Amino acid sequence: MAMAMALRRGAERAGTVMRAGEWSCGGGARFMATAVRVEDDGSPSSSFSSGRALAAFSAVVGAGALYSSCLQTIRSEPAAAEAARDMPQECAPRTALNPNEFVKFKLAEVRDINHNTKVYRFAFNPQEALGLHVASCLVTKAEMGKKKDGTPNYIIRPYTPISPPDSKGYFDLMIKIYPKGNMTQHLAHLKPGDTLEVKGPIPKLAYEPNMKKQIGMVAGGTGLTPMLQVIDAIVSNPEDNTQVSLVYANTTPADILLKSKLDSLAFAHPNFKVFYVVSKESEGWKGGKGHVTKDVLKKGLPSPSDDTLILVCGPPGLMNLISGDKAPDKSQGELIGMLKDLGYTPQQVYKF
Ligand SMILES: Cc1cc2nc3c(=O)[nH]c(=O)nc-3n(C[C@H](O)[C@H](O)[C@H](O)COP(=O)(O)OP(=O)(O)OC[C@H]3O[C@@H](n4cnc5c(N)ncnc54)[C@H](O)[C@@H]3O)c2cc1C
Repeated sequence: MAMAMALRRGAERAGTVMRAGEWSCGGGARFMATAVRVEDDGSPSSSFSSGRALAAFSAVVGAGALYSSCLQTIRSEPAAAEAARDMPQECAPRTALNPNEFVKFKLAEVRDINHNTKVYRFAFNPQEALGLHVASCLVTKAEMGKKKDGTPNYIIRPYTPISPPDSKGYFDLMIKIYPKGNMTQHLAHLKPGDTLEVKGPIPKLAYEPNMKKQIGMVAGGTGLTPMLQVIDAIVSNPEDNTQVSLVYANTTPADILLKSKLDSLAFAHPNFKVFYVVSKESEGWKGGKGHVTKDVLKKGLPSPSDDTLILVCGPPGLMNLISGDKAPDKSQGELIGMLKDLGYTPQQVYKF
């Protein structure tokens, strides 16, 4: 239903020239790439021409085809169902996730998103719901060698699903692989059919439709994942009138994750805007350049107000600059940095 509305809106706009926001839909030529092929081809275009290119392309192939090819990260539910059929009964609880104990999920599929990031699709009984509320993450566990006393040494890391919270039979994690990362190297070597122990959900922001008139977001790299949960919840609900704007910071255009999905959402939903900033631009890049500054935030975020909430997620360097990181006990910690300087109050900022 929500998808149908988005498709209709996309189709309605397909024959028109898109309104060009200052950075909205900050354009790369990868605009037309599917979400699973987001490598930079070195010839990005302006936001304005990206909008026109999409309109023209939509007119040719039909907005539905375009939307579905851009929006979906992985669309092979049969693969998930097939993997789920092989799962032992103890891996298929009534809701797939269990907040109290780790459950083994079978890896159904892995797709490359860019040069260092993959989407991992895990399967569960297609009759079951995942049991996730927006916005939540889950924790993963893997054995990493043995302790001196011979007992297993476990590593535990949180990740944020990017699949719809009500998707039956599968969930997707988008994960950046670090060459020396303990968990991510473990994940990098997983093959379809292998299992991963997962516990959750771990509730973060309890999102309610229309809880705020405006939601601003500042994300760096894989800090996009919790933002996607909230963005998807808003744009898939026709009753939700929240205005959302995302300032998305990355090192290079090639590092931007799911750009074609973000651009498609911004195209189809006037209440969602995305502003890209890269610290190392490639030739022809027409989006934001340099680091996130107060000027960038002033342009990309709603002004401080009781009707406004700003969500922040990213690597510690970004968090420190924008809002201050969370406290060691994982509470919100003190609000410092640019958001404080710009007049936002602690109640108007949420750190994932
Ligand atoms: C609530 C929450 C949700 C998260 N959701 C996601 C998600 O959806 N997708 C995702 O990819 N990650 C997510 N993360 C980060 C994730 O939990 C891990 O920290 C990350 O995958 C690295 O784990 P690792 O064991 O591979 O690296 P570690 O073994 O912890 O680190 C080893 C080395 O890897 C490198 N490294 C690790 N993390 C970083 C970093 N952030 N920046 C630069 N270098 C680093 C460093 O060289 C480091 O010394 C989330 C974190 C939190 C707190």
